[in-house]
Parts: sequence; structure tokens; C-alpha cells
Amino acid sequence: MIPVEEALARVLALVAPTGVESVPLRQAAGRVLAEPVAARLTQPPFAASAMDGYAIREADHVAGRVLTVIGEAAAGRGFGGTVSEGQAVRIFTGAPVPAGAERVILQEDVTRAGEDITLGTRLEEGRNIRAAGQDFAEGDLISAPRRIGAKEIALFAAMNVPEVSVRRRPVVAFLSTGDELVMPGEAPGPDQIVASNGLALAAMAEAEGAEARVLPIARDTEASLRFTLALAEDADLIVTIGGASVGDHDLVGKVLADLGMAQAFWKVAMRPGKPLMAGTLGRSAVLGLPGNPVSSIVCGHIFMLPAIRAMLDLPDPAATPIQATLSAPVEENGPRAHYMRATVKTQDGVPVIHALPRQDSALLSVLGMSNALLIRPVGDKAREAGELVSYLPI
Ligand SMILES: Nc1nc2c(c(=O)[nH]1)N[C@H]1C(S)=C(S)[C@@H](COP(=O)(O)OP(=O)(O)OC[C@H]3O[C@@H](n4cnc5c(N)ncnc54)[C@H](O)[C@@H]3O)O[C@H]1N2
Ligand code: MOO
Repeated sequence: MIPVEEALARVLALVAPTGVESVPLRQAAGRVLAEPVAARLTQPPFAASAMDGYAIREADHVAGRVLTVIGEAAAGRGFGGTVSEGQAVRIFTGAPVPAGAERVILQEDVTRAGEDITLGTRLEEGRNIRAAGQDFAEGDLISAPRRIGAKEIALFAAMNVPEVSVRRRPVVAFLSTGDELVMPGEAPGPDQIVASNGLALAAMAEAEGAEARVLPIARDTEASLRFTLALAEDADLIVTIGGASVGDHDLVGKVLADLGMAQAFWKVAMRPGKPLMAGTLGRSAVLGLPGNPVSSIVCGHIFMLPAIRAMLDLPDPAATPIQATLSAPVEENGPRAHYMRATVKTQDGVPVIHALPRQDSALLSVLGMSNALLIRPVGDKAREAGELVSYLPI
């Protein structure tokens, strides 16, 4: 058994960033930017009014001054002339500030009568003008890699960049094994159960930015495993589920070895997830997850998602622990890092974590009511209520 940190380092060493492709902005949400984006124009392209009001000269910014309105500047339709002393141009938010004008006075702060305005007695400090290029200038770079969200899409659109270079979605193939398994919706036989892990892990992988493929369930025979594995030949990552332990029908390790998998490790000092294995088969990295539903999903968080993030070239791919206060004491931990199903709630503005009482790695109902994995390091001493501990949100 190797420690979790070492196992993760070895998993990350098995994967490499995927290639780069170009996508239109409309399809860029959730993708990972692969190359820096350069602004194709300056924003704002001209000095623009920040308010609805009147553009005037600085020398006219005097309480009670009467000015003549000589024209109008609207957003998308500027005023072609020049503002001289004694003059004002009616202006609206986003309109180019006309030549000669040095500030915009709010319409609330003037009285208008015909073509004249009279400045009030309350004069504002702010000039209400957005300088050209105050947001970004042509050629300014947005660095990669970064996950593209709505705010990046807004920025790239404003920069007039209609397409961006992103990492190809890593293809992750999920192979569930076991004679006891049927797909959801099928009628299980007397000794059978419904497969849950493949669909859950595929959902996790997709949410992280991968292209997930759920393969047919392999039977507990070498022939069935070989046949199904062949369907995953072109995957960047093959995730097998079940058959990883030491039972007579746990054939995944044997078949992968026979097919030539270079094994990176088998067995990790963690709970749940001990029989985890990893390696490389052809051009694919392989993660062999234990079959117990909670074990497979915990391993998905701790190993599969970081591997996907690494293939997307995201920095710091490992899951980032957060701190919370324990709600109740927890016992001393044993020789495996324990990822306890737990709930985190904010109490008086502070996150408080509560370890759930039943920790059997087959209990999907308990996983379903948890939103955190409380991390108990190897050999951690008993902890009291109120102590700070680390957890991973799930
Ligand atoms: N003698 C030992 N027995 C076991 C050990 C051990 O060290 N010595 N380790 C235990 C631990 S810990 C785990 S975890 C399991 C993992 O075993 P496998 O990876 O071989 O998983 P299976 O035996 O195939 O299945 C375990 C359990 O999970 C169910 N399962 C499997 N796949 C799915 C799926 N896709 N969806 C839902 N449920 C699934 C399966 O029916 C079994 O109930 O081994 C322990 N044994
Ligand atoms: O390591 Mo197993 O995953 O505890 O149930």
C-alpha cells in the first residue's frame, strides 16, 4: 500500500495535456483556454460618458453658470463638432465625449430651459468620463490555461475574439464489471443489483470537462473484459469499476496485465478505496477503481478528477482541502487515510463539519446525504468537537 499523495503523484505522471482545438465563443463555456487571448481592440475605443447629462468645458464647471446646448451625443452616434466655453452638448451614457468637453455634468444637477442649461449649486467632483482604453487595450493578453466561464466569455466577446483555443476534452471510458450488474431500468435477476457507479463517475467526469463514454457492462470472464476493453482503445483514460480486489472473480488486474498494462501501483493506504490500481495500456492511462459504490466515487474525486484536470492542463489539479470545525468528537484513525462521508453546514458564519455515523463503503444513501469528505490523515489522533479539520466538498 502506498500513501494517497504518492498514488496521486503517480496517477498524474500517467497523463499528459490533450491537444488544442478552436471553438466558437458560444461553445467555450466550461472549456479550458489553451493559448493566451489577445484583445483585438481597445475598450472603450473612445472617451465615453459614464452618465446621462451634458458635456462641458472645465472652465464652465461653475455653480449657476448658464450654457447653450449646441447638439447631442448618443451611444452609437457621437457629436461631430467641438464644445467651446459657454457651450454644452446633451450626452447619454456610452456616447463618445465630444472634442473640447472635459467633463459630463449629470442632468439631475442642471435646470434646462429651451436651449439653455443652468448649473446647480451642488457641483460634483467626478468627471463622469471613462478614458479610452481604461478597461483594456488592443493586444492586451489574457493568460492560459484557465477555465472559461461566463465572465471570460464576456471579456473575450468585448475583445472581439469570436473563437478561442481550448484543450480537447479528454475521452474517459467507463467499464463496469461484474456478473451481478444490470443497467438501470433492466430487471435484476435474483442475485443481481443495478450498476450505479459508471453513470455517477461519467457525470463527474463530464462536469469536469471530459467526454465520457459508458461502455457495456463486462461479465466476470477474461473474454468479456478483453472485448470491452478493446472498445476503449482510443480513450485518454480508461476507468474500470470493480473486480480490483483479491477475489477469484476479480479479473481486471490480470486481464490488464495480460494485455500489457504497465502498472504504476495497486493498493493505496486509504479508506475507502484500498484496492485502487493505475497504469498505462497502449496510449491510455488506466484507473482501476474498486467496485463498492462509495469507494469508486471517493476515488473518482481524489484521483480521476485530478487526472482530468491535468489532461486539461489546469494548474494544481489535486482536490483542494478546506477547513471546518468538528461538530462532535471523532475517534483515532488507523493506518489508512479515511475519507469520511460528512455534512458541512455554516453555523454563525463558520463552516461546521459533522461525520455521518455509518461509513460502510456500500452505502449510497449515506453518500447521497453528505456534501463533504472529512479527511482523516493516517494515524490521526482522536479529535474533539471544535477542532479544525480538513475536508473536500463533494
Ligand atoms: N479478502 C479481501 N476482500 C476484500 C478486500 C480485501 O482487501 N481482502 N477489499 C475490500 C474492499 S476495501 C473493497 S473496496 C472491495 C473492492 O472490490 P472490487 O474492486 O473487486 O469490487 P467488486 O468485488 O467487483 O465489487 C464490490 C461491491 O461493489 C458492487 N459493485 C461493483 N461494481 C458496481 C457498479 N458498477 N455499480 C454498483 N455496484 C457495483 C459489487 O456488486 C460488490 O457488492 O473488495 C473488498 N473485499
Ligand atoms: O477500500 Mo474499500 O473501498 O473500503 O470498501
